[in-house]
Amino acid sequence: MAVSASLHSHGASPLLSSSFPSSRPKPSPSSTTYLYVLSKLRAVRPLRLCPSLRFSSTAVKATTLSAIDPSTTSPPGKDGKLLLEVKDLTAVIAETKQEILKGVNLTVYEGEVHAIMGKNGSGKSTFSKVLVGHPDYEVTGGSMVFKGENLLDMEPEERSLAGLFMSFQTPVEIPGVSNADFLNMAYNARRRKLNQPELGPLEFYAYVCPKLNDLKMSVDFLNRNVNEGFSGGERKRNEILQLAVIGADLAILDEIDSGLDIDALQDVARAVNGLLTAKNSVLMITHYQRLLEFIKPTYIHVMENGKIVKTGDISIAKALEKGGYKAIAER
Ligand SMILES: Nc1ncnc2c1ncn2[C@@H]1O[C@H](COP(=O)(O)OP(=O)(O)OP(=O)(O)O)[C@@H](O)[C@H]1O
Repeated sequence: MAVSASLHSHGASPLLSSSFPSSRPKPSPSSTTYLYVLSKLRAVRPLRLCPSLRFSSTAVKATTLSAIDPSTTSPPGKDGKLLLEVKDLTAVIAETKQEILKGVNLTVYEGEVHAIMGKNGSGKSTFSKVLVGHPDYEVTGGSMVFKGENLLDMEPEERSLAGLFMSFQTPVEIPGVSNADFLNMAYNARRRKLNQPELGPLEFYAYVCPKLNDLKMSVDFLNRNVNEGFSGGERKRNEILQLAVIGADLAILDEIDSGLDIDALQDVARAVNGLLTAKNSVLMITHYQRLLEFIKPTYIHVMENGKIVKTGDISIAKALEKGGYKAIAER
């Protein structure tokens, strides 16, 4: 699709552009290509009624990404292939050169769910942002290999097209771009990467509607601009909708439980669990055991001062809930 190709060539990843609020260079609004892209995007007229399109969803299913379509894959399993290997990773804030990550080691295999916990300011979000290539940080040492490829050699959009997805703690708005168009564009970018035919707006609606229903989101969310005027909880659901639509081999979820009421937490957790297969993995950051009751982790890691200092099972979260980080230090 010419629209996303143009946007892509200007460095705005359709998969990540909603996520980098600050310093990542975006196309200037005065750039003719950007204006062209926006005009194309606005020309795609949104449809309003999901249910009337359900009849065609079977036909579309055959063209969805088999690698990430939960209906074609099995539940999480053990002994999967190596997905992510991080060794002695150090990183600084690009502007100030202050070191935040001080030697992170983490290995994730297919089919695993990893949770990272840790005190405020210990470096959890920084670690996840460094993984996806956020421009606020510079890697100063160590390595990050994802599916056999060196992440340091890849631009943020290449990382996302390779199957790395990140849901940010505070998802940003994209004024003037509807959720439907954004999702359609991002999904088609991934399909192109996998040499699969793109979906037109009608087919895409049939594909996305069941996912909206799973997340108990109204179809109106498709017609609204990305995150514009969304409540905190709606933004979180919207992030998971993006994940459900685009799919990922490794989904990094930064505090998806924050700001969610208990029903919303269950809806989001159910949706994430529904996406888990033996071939993909989740790395989630959370402060609370309650999320881990819904999305069962294979491992829990504790981060302290820019390093993972402890790894274990759910008992770590239970000990934390009971006695705080002091209890963990004493174990
Ligand atoms: N872009 C930045 N500019 C300045 N300081 C930063 C930046 N990014 C991270 N930091 C600092 O790095 C430290 C680690 O921040 P980070 O957000 O990674 O912590 P965290 O473990 O995710 O915390 P929380 O649990 O509160 O979300 C903090 O002291 C934070 O202020």
